[in-house]
Amino acid sequence: MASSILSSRCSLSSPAAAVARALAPPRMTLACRFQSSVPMPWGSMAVRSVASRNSSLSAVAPETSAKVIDGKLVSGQIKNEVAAEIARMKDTIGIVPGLAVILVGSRKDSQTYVRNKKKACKAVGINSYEVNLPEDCTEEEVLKHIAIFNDDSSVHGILVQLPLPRHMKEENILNAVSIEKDVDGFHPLNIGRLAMQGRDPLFVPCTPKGCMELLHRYDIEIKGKRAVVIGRSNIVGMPVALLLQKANATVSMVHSYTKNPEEITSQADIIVSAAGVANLVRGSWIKPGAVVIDVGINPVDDAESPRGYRLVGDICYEEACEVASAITPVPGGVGPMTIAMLLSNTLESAKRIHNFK
Ligand SMILES: Nc1nc(=O)c2c([nH]1)NC[C@@H]1CN(c3ccc(C(=O)N[C@@H](CCC(=O)O)C(=O)O)cc3)C=[N+]21
Repeated sequence: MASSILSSRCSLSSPAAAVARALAPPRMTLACRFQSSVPMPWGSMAVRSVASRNSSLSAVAPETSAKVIDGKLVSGQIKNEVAAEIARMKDTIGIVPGLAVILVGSRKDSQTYVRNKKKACKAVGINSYEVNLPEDCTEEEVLKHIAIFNDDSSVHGILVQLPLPRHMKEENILNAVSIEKDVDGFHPLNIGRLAMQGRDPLFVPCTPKGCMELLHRYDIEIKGKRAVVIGRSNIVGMPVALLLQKANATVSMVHSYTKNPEEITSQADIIVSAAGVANLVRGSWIKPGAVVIDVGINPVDDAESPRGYRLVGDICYEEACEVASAITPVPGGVGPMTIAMLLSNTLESAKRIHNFK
């Protein structure tokens, strides 16, 4: 009975989940249900998120449940730290950091992200500037606004919300942002430095930095561990792999052409998934005791939710909870960290520009 609840929770999502299901071996659900004696470094602190649903099983196999890595909580702590530094800078040198956001077009999700970023800026004392351009505006128009912000000394960070309309060349736009103000860390010079030994970028991209910050703040060792990154995008997969490697993990990347991704993923001590496929990673893909960071934010239809949809990650959360030692939820995991890192990068930029220690 309980196992049907479990598997149906992870199947509810999208056509993509059906693909993931097809990839997963049929015994998977049962196998992960009866996973026993998973090492639990956090012992009794572990949040027993599946305990109530599965209590009837405890006589059969010892209960295991991953610790929830609370991105919402950690992002709140970081915001407090950033706010305190901003207040100190303002009191000492009279400078208030400024973040400029350029939004092109009217995608609902992008508008929501930009609204949330503005709200977060306000909460920590960053001045925010926003430019909204129509979907059909020219690349030159966007470049003009970037140039204005590059020259504006009250702006310490510039973010061009992605994705851009298809008629624009993302590369041209990202190249135009001054690397000193590239708080997204998407300028090729910043990415290039991230990829090189002994060089440091001025900014590390926010989502990858947020993943690393969660690992650090939860005392998860990275050095010498096997890490698997699922997805190889410029904004998450690739930079997070570089950061893990910089932190001395042995990193593999799994992508759409990888043969038998489950076999590779199930060897990892740390899994970071940024594939954008709901419930792609099933319990059987996860080594017992692994740490799982879920970067996916996939909307799936849900008539019971006020918005008509809800967000799920790339990881089949209920299954993963029974195998992993720690896991980030969606929502409330990496998402809030992305915004916290953007605020932190903007503060860092203002400090660097004004040589404030
Ligand atoms: N130039 C640029 N920089 C970005 O950093 C950037 C971007 N473009 N384009 C889109 C992606 C996506 N992204 C997110 C930020 C916050 C949440 C977030 O806070 N999510 C909440 C849930 C939000 C909700 O419920 O709608 C959570 O996971 O708990 C998610 C995703 C930044 N991005």
